[in-house]
Amino acid sequence: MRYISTRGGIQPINFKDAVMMGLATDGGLLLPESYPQISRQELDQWRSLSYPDLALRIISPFVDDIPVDDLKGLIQRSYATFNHPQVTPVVHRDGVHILELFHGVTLAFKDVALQLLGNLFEYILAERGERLNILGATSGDTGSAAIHGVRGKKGITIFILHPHGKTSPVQALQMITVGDANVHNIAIRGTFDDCQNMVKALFNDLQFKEKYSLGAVNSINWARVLAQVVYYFYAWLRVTDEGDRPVCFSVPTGNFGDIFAGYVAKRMGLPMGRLLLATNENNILTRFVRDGDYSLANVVATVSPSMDIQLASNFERYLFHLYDQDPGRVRAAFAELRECGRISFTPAEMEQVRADFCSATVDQAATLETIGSFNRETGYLLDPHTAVGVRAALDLLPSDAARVCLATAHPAKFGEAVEKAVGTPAPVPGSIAALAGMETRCTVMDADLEKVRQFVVEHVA
Ligand SMILES: Cc1ncc(COP(=O)(O)O)c(C=O)c1O
Ligand SMILES: N[C@@H](CCOP(=O)(O)O)C(=O)O
Repeated sequence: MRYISTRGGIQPINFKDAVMMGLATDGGLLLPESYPQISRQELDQWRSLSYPDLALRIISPFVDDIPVDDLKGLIQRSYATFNHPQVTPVVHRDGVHILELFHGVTLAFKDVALQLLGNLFEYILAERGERLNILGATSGDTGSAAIHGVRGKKGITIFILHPHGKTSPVQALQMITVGDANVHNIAIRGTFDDCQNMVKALFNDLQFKEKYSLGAVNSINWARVLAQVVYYFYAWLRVTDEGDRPVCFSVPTGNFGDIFAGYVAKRMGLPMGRLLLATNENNILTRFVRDGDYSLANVVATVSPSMDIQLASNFERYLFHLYDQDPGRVRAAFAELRECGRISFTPAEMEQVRADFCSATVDQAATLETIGSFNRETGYLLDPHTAVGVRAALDLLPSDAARVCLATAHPAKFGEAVEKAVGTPAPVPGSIAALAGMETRCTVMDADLEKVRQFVVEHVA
């Protein structure tokens, strides 16, 4: 399998080079030239596979340049860190299936991909005798999962930018209490979009990227999306165990990485209905799906802070497919966005979009109400991001389908919102309780690209 850029400016490359390149050198995002097709018969044969074995089946057709035994070892090591034997179990409550993606070290779905990406980086760097300086932006969860995926790993230094004071306290502590010398946290006085724009600007400075061997942990990196494809298959196999029925996924969405992984699963042949794209008040993507209005607005702070995002990075990958893989049209769309703050779509394009997705915005009051009512009715505690997806699923998805809601974080990461919703604090897992009183390390700075660049230069190993 080879990888190409959504902007059309690179020669096809192999998987390991795609992992190391992160953002394509022409400013686009990398995608495989084609998607392997999984037949219904194969799916049925996969029912009894463990999560790591299923992951190997799904990931290996995308990877030509790592021997399969090595890939198997990397996958097994990555999922051995999870605290649930099924890695991503599915539980059934009140007419919805909750796909629990929060059993990894930092209690969010990001661990599923970032444990593997950390191990892939280590493997490739050892093979090549190289070093890597990771630069990432986070609204709260990617940062801690990435830090925990690479902390203490040889040859890797990591710089994570987060919006100062805009993550939950637990999310911040999970990042800034990590004392390893290879970890640097930068709190930016600004939004997640400011952080992501600066990270992309530094990647787009190709001389700088090459001189300092920069690598990406955000879903800019194709390996992130690929690892996330696996749990759509895993969940589908669980909810169809007792017979065939339509399956729909509801995905709380910010940077469009998780839902794009679902879109890839569908393109690979996984039978599913339209993907439900659920947003909080930062709803540019809902406006797009419902009204064809893709226009930038200001970021609003909400009780689901990890989704407080305007410019969703992976949307570009979807656009590439929507435009029949024409990189010229992707470039033109982003030129329009730069010049006019919006992208316009034809009626035929919007018809395709609405065949792929349905969408709903769930505001903060409805999010808190859903956490409260779901808890009263089922005893299950949702985190605010998951609640956005559950509310949207209950409102929009057909009740005769298996409605699978991606549970993207553990409720204890967002204790304040959960307590407000249910009246009592969420039970706190030991790993979170242990953060209290730990020493912290973080540099606060303005959203100033040159200051961030200088910090990186001064701290690269
Ligand atoms: C807990 C949580 N839920 C949902 C999302 C949205 O996922 P994505 O950015 O892949 O759309 C995020 C952030 O990525 C998150 O951290
Ligand atoms: N919500 C994310 C934002 C970054 O998304 P990514 O999937 O591109 O890494 C976060 O938690 O940081």
